[in-house]
Amino acid sequence: MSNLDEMFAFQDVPGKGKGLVAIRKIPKGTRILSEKPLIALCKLQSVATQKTSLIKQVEALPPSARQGFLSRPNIYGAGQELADKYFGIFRTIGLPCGDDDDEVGYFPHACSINHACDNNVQKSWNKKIKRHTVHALREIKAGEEITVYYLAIHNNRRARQEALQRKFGFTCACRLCMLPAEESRRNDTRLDRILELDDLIGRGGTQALVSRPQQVLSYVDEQVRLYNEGGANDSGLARANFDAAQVCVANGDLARARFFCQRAADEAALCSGGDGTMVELYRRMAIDPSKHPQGIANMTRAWKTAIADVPQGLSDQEFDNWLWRRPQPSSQPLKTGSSRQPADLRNRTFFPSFASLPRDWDVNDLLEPGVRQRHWCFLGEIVGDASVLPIRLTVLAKDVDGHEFELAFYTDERGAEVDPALGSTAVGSAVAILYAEYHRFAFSPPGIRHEYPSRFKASHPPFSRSFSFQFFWFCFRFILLASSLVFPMSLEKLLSLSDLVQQFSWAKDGHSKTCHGCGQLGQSLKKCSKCGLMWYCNSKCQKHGWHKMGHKEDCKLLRDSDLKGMFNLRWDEFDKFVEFPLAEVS
Ligand SMILES: C[S@@+](CC[C@H](N)C(=O)[O-])C[C@H]1O[C@@H](n2cnc3c(N)ncnc32)[C@H](O)[C@@H]1O
Repeated sequence: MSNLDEMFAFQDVPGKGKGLVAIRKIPKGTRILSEKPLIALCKLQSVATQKTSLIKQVEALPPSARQGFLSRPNIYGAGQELADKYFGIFRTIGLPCGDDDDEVGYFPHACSINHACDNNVQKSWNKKIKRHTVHALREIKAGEEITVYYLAIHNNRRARQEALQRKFGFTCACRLCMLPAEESRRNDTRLDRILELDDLIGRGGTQALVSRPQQVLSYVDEQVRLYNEGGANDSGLARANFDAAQVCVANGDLARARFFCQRAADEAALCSGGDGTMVELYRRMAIDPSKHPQGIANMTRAWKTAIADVPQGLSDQEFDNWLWRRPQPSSQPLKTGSSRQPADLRNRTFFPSFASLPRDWDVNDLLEPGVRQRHWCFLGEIVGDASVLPIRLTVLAKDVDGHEFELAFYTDERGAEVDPALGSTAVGSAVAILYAEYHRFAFSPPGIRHEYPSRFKASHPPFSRSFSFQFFWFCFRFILLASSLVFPMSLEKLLSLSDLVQQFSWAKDGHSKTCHGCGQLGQSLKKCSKCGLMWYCNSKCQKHGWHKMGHKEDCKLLRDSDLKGMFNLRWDEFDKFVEFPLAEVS
């Protein structure tokens, strides 16, 4: 059997029963199918009523269509009754449909498409034309099987396999499920992070769009990049772009919102066609983003732009950096001397969250010549008590996204080099771990298995033990770690200091710095002689900065030579491993 315009044939597919196979090249975006249900049942009715209706509808089918339906798989067992047999088939292959997704239908072609985790088509119920449509997500070659994704979420391999077995009774052997172990794990990491980002983006609802818009936008940016790394166009891209549009529109940035709505519409049209259910909404909003259906437009004017405020003459990369409000791209050459851009501790490439840490099983990839050579450092905060003895120091830490995990010290002294009181007295203090790796512990959830004392920097907890104990640790640490382990501040404070340094400590145009006191640009400012990071027009501005802008407290924290070392390190140039204490490059 082949369809009217000969795009595919219904034929045997080894190991899967029957399926659809392309009989010619199908370009990306092609509507492969647009099908009405031959049978439809209402999910809201009782099972008995549905079975009665099903028998009637099957018996009313023309003989060839009835035969087609009866030859379909039934993973629910044959059953004694005719109604059970029909119902088993229907439940195995039926697809959701109806105006309120309250019906299930039998579509002879759409119900013949087998599953693959790297599917090449997307199916969707089109409420407007009341048909099931199927669109090519990428170019499909002649002879290639047409495949769809059966599950709701793009999960990691183990979760997919388990769900497909439980719900559909088969073990998937698609290209993605058969990747070599290392590659498969890398792909799982990507998928896990996409799911985690979903959660982070949704956390806080509408309020988060205005209280931490930059953070939400950077989550969506990361998610879109991860989707694109996966290759074929993912249906999640439309929603992600619309999420980005909502962050912008809520903060009055109509120029960016328009582009994100356009991208969302294009992505949705690829998956569901130009008449797809969401496409119309996205297109309407691309014309006037302020007409958001939930009335969230302009909740703040913090990012206010008019719809036409779009920079001209940018390369694609520069345009994307503008669109996503990315910090200065790390690939830009750093300037020398006092004009050099300090590292931004919010940059997730060099300061990743826990979930984005390199896995300890493939971490070497990052250091292979010519691959992705760079330094990286985990920044987190101690949130829970240490379980000091008898085995090793273990603390509960959280990352920049608030994700909590165990940080276990597998150093020679099992954490004694750092401080056995770290967990109990340092709750709320920031930690920095150079080259931290994500580790799967055998008997507890994933965490960081820390091995090198000199790659760890934590808050110096106040001594709380007996004098002899204090003295012992003082000497011990003094001898072993000349690098005093001091970040006596929360992670949030550490990141806010980084923001300050980004704003005030360097000349973005190579000449003018911003006065920390009055906010004016100037070319002959004087630096704070204590921390050397804030600059002032004159002593009046300096006094203002000191007393009114919080520099009195911040200055003490900014004097930390390791912190300065972190601002100054060229994180994108890996030559050799660096250690605490970091060299303070000026
Ligand atoms: C909607 S039907 C697809 C068409 C079906 N193969 C047929 O012969 O009519 C779903 C059933 O097809 C089979 N199937 C689909 N994808 C598969 C895959 N990737 N591997 C093995 N079996 C698959 C399973 O039996 C599943 O319950």
